[in-house]
Amino acid sequence: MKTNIFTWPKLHQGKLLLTLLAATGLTIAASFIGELKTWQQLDSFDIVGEFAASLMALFWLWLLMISRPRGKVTNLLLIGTSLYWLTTWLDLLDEFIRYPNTRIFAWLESLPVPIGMVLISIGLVHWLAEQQHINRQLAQREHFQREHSLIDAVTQLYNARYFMLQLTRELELHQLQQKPLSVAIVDIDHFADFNRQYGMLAGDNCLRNLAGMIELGLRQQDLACRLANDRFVMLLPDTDTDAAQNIVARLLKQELLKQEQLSTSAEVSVTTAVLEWDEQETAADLMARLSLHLDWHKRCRYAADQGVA
Ligand SMILES: Nc1nc2c(ncn2[C@@H]2O[C@H](COP(=O)(O)OP(=O)(O)OP(=O)(O)O)[C@@H](O)[C@H]2O)c(=O)[nH]1
Repeated sequence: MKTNIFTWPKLHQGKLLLTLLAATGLTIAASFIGELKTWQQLDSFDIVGEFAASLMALFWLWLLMISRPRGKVTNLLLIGTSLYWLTTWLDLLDEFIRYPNTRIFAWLESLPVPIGMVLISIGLVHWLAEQQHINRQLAQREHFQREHSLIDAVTQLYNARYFMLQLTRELELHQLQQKPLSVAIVDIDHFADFNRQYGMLAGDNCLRNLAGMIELGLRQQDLACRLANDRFVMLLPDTDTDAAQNIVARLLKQELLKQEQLSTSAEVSVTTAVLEWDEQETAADLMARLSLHLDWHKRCRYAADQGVA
């Protein structure tokens, strides 16, 4: 967003008016007590220098007022910068008015600067602490959002949390409409071994390939999500077990997994399970049953593999 430096500093307008009032008071006091210099006594270089310094200090004060919220840090910075600006203002007046040789004007010209600088320095230290606190909060918020995001970072599919939300919603709808609904699960076999042999990056590629394959093979109304690790789950609305089994069989016939074989010369196989929702079941019950079903399929498959070997 573009900063508009001409915004009126509503939050700090009282302090701005007070500072301008103090400058006006000092100007009136100086012109009453002091003596106006003649044209010959004016030094144009000094005037330009003092004017620029005063203008810049006033600009800093303005920037602080339009950008800072109310609070202790802001007060320190504003008081410090105001004192600094008032001194530069007296220095500028000094170019036109000769002040009487009184202590008070000598102090007014010299004392506010160090006091202002000290206040600004304390304010800046607090500002740093405030900024670190804000940065920590932002980092925590970003971490929270990443943790609670509904998208899986590796495959860009929706994650388990999103799946459960959608499943719960669909079950309510299907209960009303009395239509069948199925869920399917796909799990890569021996994926830990694959990772160990070919590395995590190849493992990530394998997950992405499988995710792409599942997404390509599904219908528009279906939803595929990464459940966890090497497990993907599908929600198939208005679909009975036979139709669901056909869909899963069709998508596993695709060539994408073979690409993985080409790049790593690895054999990638998957185990699947398909279940139709029983109307009495909650989303959690259905998922628990699906998981048990998959584990049973895996055990049978591995037992059969060992038998063959
Ligand atoms: N490359 C990669 N690996 C992951 C990721 N998430 C989990 N894993 C790995 O996936 C593996 C899952 O291990 P298991 O649950 O034992 O699965 P498995 O080795 O396929 O065993 P079975 O399912 O019994 O065949 C673990 O080694 C995890 O480190 C990921 O995002 N990328």
